[in-house]
Amino acid sequence: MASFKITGGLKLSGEITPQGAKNEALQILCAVLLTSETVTIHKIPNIIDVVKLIDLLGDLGVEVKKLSEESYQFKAENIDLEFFGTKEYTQKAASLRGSIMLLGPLLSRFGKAMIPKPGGDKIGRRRLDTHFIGFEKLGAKFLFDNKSSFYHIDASALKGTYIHLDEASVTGTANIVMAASLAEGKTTIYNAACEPYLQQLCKMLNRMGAKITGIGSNLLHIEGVSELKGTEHTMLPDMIEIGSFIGLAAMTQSEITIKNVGLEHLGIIPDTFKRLGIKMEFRGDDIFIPSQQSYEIETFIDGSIMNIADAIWPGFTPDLISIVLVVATQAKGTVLVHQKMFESRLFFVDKLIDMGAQIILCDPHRATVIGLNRQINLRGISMTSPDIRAGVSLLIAALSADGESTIHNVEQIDRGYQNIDKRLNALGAKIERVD
Ligand SMILES: CC(=O)N[C@H]1[C@@H](OP(=O)(O)OP(=O)(O)OC[C@H]2O[C@@H](n3ccc(=O)[nH]c3=O)[C@H](O)[C@@H]2O)O[C@H](CO)[C@@H](O)[C@@H]1O
Ligand SMILES: C=C(OP(=O)(O)O)C(=O)O
Repeated sequence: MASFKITGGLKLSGEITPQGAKNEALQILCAVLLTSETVTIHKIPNIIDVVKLIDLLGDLGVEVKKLSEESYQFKAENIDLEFFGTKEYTQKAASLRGSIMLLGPLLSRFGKAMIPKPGGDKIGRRRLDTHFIGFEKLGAKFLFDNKSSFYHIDASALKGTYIHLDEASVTGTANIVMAASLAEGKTTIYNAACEPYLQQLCKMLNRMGAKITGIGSNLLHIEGVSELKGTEHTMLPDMIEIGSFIGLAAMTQSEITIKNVGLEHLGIIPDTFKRLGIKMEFRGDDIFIPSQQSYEIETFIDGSIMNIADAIWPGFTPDLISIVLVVATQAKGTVLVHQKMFESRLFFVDKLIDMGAQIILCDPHRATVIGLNRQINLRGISMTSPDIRAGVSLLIAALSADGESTIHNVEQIDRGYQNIDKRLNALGAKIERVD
């Protein structure tokens, strides 16, 4: 397990460019299985989860060609379905969340697929019912083998139908859209997730020959086609990285320009950070964040305490709630942070409390943060990163703190942030990676 040794209290400055989006990459990479033709993808982030998924595609028989640092070509012409039965498949597929989206394409193109319980962040229960109920409605048979913890699905043919999802699951919607694209007839998905990465997936599928309408809404119509063609696709900038950099700049009083953010795809993210008092200027497609001695959390119009909660898109993404929480610890004012979706994502506040932050964990979903307004600095401590976003939040806290901090298990951070130590050091941070 690698660790970061962080010297706190340094102001950063300069420009930083976000990586291609992690969660978009996981969807898009699975979609290459839908065609035997070549798919070229640009802005692929070099992060652990994505590297693992590319590796897994290669093991399944996809021809993978690296064109440059961020561009790859994929050709899923000869798929080795025997690979499902190997130990290697079990081990690799179980180590990331995104592998669940191999199911939809494999089911629709080859009539069967199986997967062990997927990994990803341990942030509470992460059910998969939406995926499997959707596949069943399309005509697939589903079996969960308790002994091996494997999910099996198979179908001689998928048939389009009306599906009202019980929840707007992001990866669930992606899976069902991919399966329905090659099903016979028309599928309607209501209560579909509609975040930018799903929109990107649907647009890519349409370029491949799929017939999807309603993109960007929670009502998708998919007219099944018999085959899909190759295409070229470029990933959006990672909105969670962008939010993390906004929080980092505010916490460390740094002047940072975040380049090429894809502003039109950021939804309510910039406004949510503005409600914490963080100033920012939009310069073309860049976000400029000035160095701020202090930032004050707004109250609601009636004077009551601000509440920031996650919600399905176009609401505020749950993946930035931990960042909001850490940024609030040095703001002026009070905020109630409400993580509605995941039930174990706020426990990392213990570490922030050890660092001197004033936080009351009300229950697993809610924490009240009483900002210190820089009257007291956080102090460096030794801690372990529990999940990807808590990990980056702790990194931000450590960069703003007095003294040295150590964060263990930084592989959690590497799952989603490309070379974060090197990129922040280039802005003046002092982060040493120790193996
Ligand atoms: C690989 C990937 O893309 N991971 C993302 C994906 O995970 P993933 O697709 O696994 O997450 P889901 O959208 O399925 O659900 C996330 C959680 O929210 C709950 N839920 C979901 C929808 C809803 O209407 N109500 C509700 O309570 C679910 O029960 C679950 O606990 O979307 C999540 C929600 O944006 C993000 O945190 C993850 O980073
Ligand atoms: C929860 C996350 O990832 P995953 O779904 O891959 O665990 C995340 O990206 O914040």
